[in-house]
Amino acid sequence: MIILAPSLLSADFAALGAEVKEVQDSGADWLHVDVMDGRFVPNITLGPPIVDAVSKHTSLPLDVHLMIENPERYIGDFAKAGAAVITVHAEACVHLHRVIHQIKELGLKAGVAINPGTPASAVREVLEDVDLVLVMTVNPGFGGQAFIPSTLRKIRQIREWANEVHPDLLIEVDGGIAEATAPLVVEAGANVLVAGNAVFGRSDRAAAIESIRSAATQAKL
Ligand SMILES: O=C(CO)[C@@H](O)[C@H](O)COP(=O)(O)O
Ligand SMILES: [Fe+2]
Repeated sequence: MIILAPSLLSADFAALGAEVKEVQDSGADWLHVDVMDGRFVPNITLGPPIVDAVSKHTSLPLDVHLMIENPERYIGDFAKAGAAVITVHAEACVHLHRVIHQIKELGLKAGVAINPGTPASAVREVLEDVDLVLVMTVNPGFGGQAFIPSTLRKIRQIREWANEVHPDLLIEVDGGIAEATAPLVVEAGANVLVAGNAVFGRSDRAAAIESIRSAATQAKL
């Protein structure tokens, strides 16, 4: 099964409630929320109060992608704000294993993300601990960037390892996912697809979601 998670980064922040409702009604499975601190990545977005506000407008799981340094400081706040999944970057955690278990102890799904320049081996030792690995398919910080094809190799490698130690591991991809790239990442082993520009950049969100989903699903057949 493919999980489709529109990224709110490309939504109209001044009309977030309506944007959330529209993608929910259009068939989204999760909502992806990008948190940036202006240090780990060169952009600043939003914090727990916005996640809390969004959670009151949706029944969809909130998939919180923390692009922040020392994420352990804020995990409790994002959990309280209504996150269902919290993903931290391997590059941002000195004690990655501890942070993952901090998330799981709060009853949430725990994810670990890696940048395009980080090898798959950075997540190898925590594959049994996490619920999800997020392979960044662009350099994090901004929406609307072009998909980096070399990341496909990494998705394949992680799926191969997961088949041995954690067969139901979710592999999420984020950045430049659209109708053309969805089949490539699904063939490589991804099953959670984040899409910002490809959903919010089109006026017909239902058609956008449907075209990504059908491209992704056909790849599986
Ligand atoms: O985490 C990020 C960017 O750092 C993403 O979640 C983007 O929001 C994806 O946007 P598109 O590439 O799909 O437009
Ligand atoms: Fe993201």
